[in-house]
Amino acid sequence: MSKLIILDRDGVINEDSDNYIRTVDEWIPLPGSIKAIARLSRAGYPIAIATNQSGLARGYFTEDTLRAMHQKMLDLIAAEGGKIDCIKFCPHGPDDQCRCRKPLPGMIEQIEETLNLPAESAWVVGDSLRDLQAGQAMGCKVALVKTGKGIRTLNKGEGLDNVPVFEDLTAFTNFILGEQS
Ligand SMILES: O=P(O)(O)OC[C@@H](O)[C@H]1O[C@@H](OP(=O)(O)O)[C@@H](O)[C@@H](O)[C@@H]1O
Ligand SMILES: [Mg+2]
Ligand SMILES: [Zn+2]
Repeated sequence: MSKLIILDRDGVINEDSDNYIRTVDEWIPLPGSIKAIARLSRAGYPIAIATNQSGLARGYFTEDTLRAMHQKMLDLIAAEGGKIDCIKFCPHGPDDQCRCRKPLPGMIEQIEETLNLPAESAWVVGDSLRDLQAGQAMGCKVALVKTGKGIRTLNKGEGLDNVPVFEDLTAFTNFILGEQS
């Protein structure tokens, strides 16, 4: 039974924007998300992130800026005693025909290889259908959060049969750790 937890980034960990998250200042953690990740990490769950970052291909920001956003995230999580074990991002655009852009499972395959952990039966948490589809393609358990684009995804209503829905990452963490908030 894999304890691996794979998180989408924008809309699950940090605020999302239809205008993309383009700067370190625009990377703002969602309420409770940093503490939730630290709780899971301290409880022994390996944490990975799989994030589509087509803003790179679109020229909205550079890889240096993306790395600076992730360093901000890692520092915040470390300050709460937690860690992220692996971050994978898809730098491509929708027309690049890559294997890593969700809903394709390429980033999850990369995470398996990097962490030497099976993705099957791992949890994938996302705010968009494509996050869940990538996980389902790899035999993962999937959960939708209502933050970010989650309500939009919920209202579309497709592809969500038997998918548990949580208010946010804190609620998902409480479920995983069997605790009440
Ligand atoms: O939720 P994750 O995977 O962490 O990241 C999503 C972001 O890369 C961006 O993905 C874009 O989708 P397109 O790449 O333009 O289809 C849009 O949805 C943006 O609003 C969003 O910020
Ligand atoms: Mg997202
Ligand atoms: Zn890609």
